[in-house]
Amino acid sequence: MAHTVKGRIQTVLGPIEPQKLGMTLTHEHLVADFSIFQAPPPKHAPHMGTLSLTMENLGLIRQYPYSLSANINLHGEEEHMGEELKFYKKNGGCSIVECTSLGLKRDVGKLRKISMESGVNIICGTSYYIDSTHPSDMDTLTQEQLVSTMVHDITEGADGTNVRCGVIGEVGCSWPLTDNERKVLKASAAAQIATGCPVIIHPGRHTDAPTEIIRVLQEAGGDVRATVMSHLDRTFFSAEEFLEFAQLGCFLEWDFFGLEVSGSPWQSVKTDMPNDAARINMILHVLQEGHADQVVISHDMDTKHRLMHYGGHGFSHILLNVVPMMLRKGISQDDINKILIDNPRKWLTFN
Ligand SMILES: CC(=O)NCCS(=O)(=O)O
Repeated sequence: MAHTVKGRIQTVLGPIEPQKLGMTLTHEHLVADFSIFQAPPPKHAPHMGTLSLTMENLGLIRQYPYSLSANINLHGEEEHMGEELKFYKKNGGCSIVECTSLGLKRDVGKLRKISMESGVNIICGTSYYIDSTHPSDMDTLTQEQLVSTMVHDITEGADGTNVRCGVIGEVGCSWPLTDNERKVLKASAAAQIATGCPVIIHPGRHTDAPTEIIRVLQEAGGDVRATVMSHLDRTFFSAEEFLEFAQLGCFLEWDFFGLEVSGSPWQSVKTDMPNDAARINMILHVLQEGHADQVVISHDMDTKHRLMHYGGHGFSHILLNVVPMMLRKGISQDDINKILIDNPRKWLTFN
């Protein structure tokens, strides 16, 4: 069947005109299981793995969010997610890109229900997350079979439903890139060519990872200008790295807003993590160097403790707290509109 979404944006409730997208968070999770990030407890709290998400435990959980298994599985939080999205819409939010790809227990049926009940547009993702979450037969799956799965998710529907995916991603990459992740990247580029669907990448945790990934996508015929590179707040640490990468032409994403911790909570070797002020300072520099058309931002919500119900910053944090800080730091409203509205719209519109 000819794919009829060209020039439009594909949400879980069907295609919409780009002008209807509005303010958009480009990298979030609503229904996903991140048990693969389970981390050992700190020596001073050996039994924290069985704690409850209560106020007296919140300080410990904020420091070690992946040491509490109940915190890293979002399944079962649909009611609280619905409340979050209604609040997000009340504050001017319109759309969310839900980047849960294969390997993270995606459930597009639940996403459709949350979208219907909240009135927020949700765009869901296909392709595969990092190697450690790949299906057991990934070694034997051909690139053509992977393309077929992705194209089916986009043109017919995912998980046996008629809910169609509107992004390819997040496409998971480790460092170094594994052979199967390279195969998935090439298949993602082929699926993008076949459908005109935008792509979003999760790069490995190394400053050289984003450029290598863009090269693999380009060599496979991928459209770099319809591609978002996620997690740059934990991947690049100097203005020079951001500006050199921006020359490649893809979208640059700072997507850990609201995560105000000193060290990366995911890495055994702790790399420093910027706070929101540092993220904005770097974005301001990138804007001043002429890349306002390439910046997108988000929270990458992946644990319960960041939800308002559990004392977290919630999905409205960027709209309520980050935007005023951006304005105070000298970012214009026009550039904020580009970051939250124009750039997501351009990225998500099928070619
Ligand atoms: C949910 C997710 O992908 N978090 C990113 C953690 S990492 O350090 O970028 O792998």
